[in-house]
Amino acid sequence: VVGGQVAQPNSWPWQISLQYQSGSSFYHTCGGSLIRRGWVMTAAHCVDSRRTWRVVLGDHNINSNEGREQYMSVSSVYIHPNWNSNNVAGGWDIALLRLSSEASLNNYVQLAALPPSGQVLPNNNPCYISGWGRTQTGGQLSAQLKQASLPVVDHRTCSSSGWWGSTVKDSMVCAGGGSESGCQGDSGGPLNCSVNGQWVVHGVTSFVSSSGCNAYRKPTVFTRVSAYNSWMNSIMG
Ligand SMILES: C[C@H](NC(=O)[C@H](CCCC[NH3+])NC(=O)C(F)(F)F)C(=O)Nc1ccc(C(F)(F)F)cc1
Repeated sequence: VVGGQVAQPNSWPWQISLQYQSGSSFYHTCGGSLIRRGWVMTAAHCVDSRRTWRVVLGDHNINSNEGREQYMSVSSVYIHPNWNSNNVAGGWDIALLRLSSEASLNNYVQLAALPPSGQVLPNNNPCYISGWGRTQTGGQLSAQLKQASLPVVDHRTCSSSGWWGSTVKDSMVCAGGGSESGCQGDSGGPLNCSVNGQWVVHGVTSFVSSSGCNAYRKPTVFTRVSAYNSWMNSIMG
């Protein structure tokens, strides 16, 4: 997250850290959202390599053990069948992770609320991105969970010339476009949007401009969760 601030610990209690094993250690690579006690929603581009994954729930500082974390292994990975790893602009950047055991819900670990099928938010709807991603283009990951206010940029604006043009599809949500943005390492995490006074996860962090995370008029682009309700229900039952 470029800009914004360090989040109040556990104020986004559905945010997870997706980590891969290398040697005897695990490393943060992406975010995700806990959507059922045994299921995490993330980006397909996060898991389209064959690795040993783990999911950390209830985390704030990913480099220290604060005692609220739950460490879960991943028993299976379901990548959307239409995902093409050579074409993030094609969309379909969504995946589900089956956890090997069910999360314990508490003050630090809660389920995300998902939008109803087809819901599209209006321009400037208040949303926050959260994640441990780079804090500047080409910078380092954040040790502590960060958040930044990224209001929705509607499709008409986001797909216009000078913005993303035809790179963004209707199955995506744009947000931000100013000095604050997502950045590498935030992928897969939630776009937390305020709808009727409730936080709803409307997006899965997908991509930013290859010329810089907070490039002018290149809002952070998210997979639109409300376009995938039926696919997710077909997998999770
Ligand atoms: C550096 C930048 N990385 C990203 O945007 C990666 C996703 C990369 C997926 C493809 N391997 N995502 C992020 O950095 C995220 F955290 F913001 F989500 C990038 O590659 N952006 C990008 C690439 C292609 C296209 C386009 F499809 F238009 F060609 C648009 C943006």
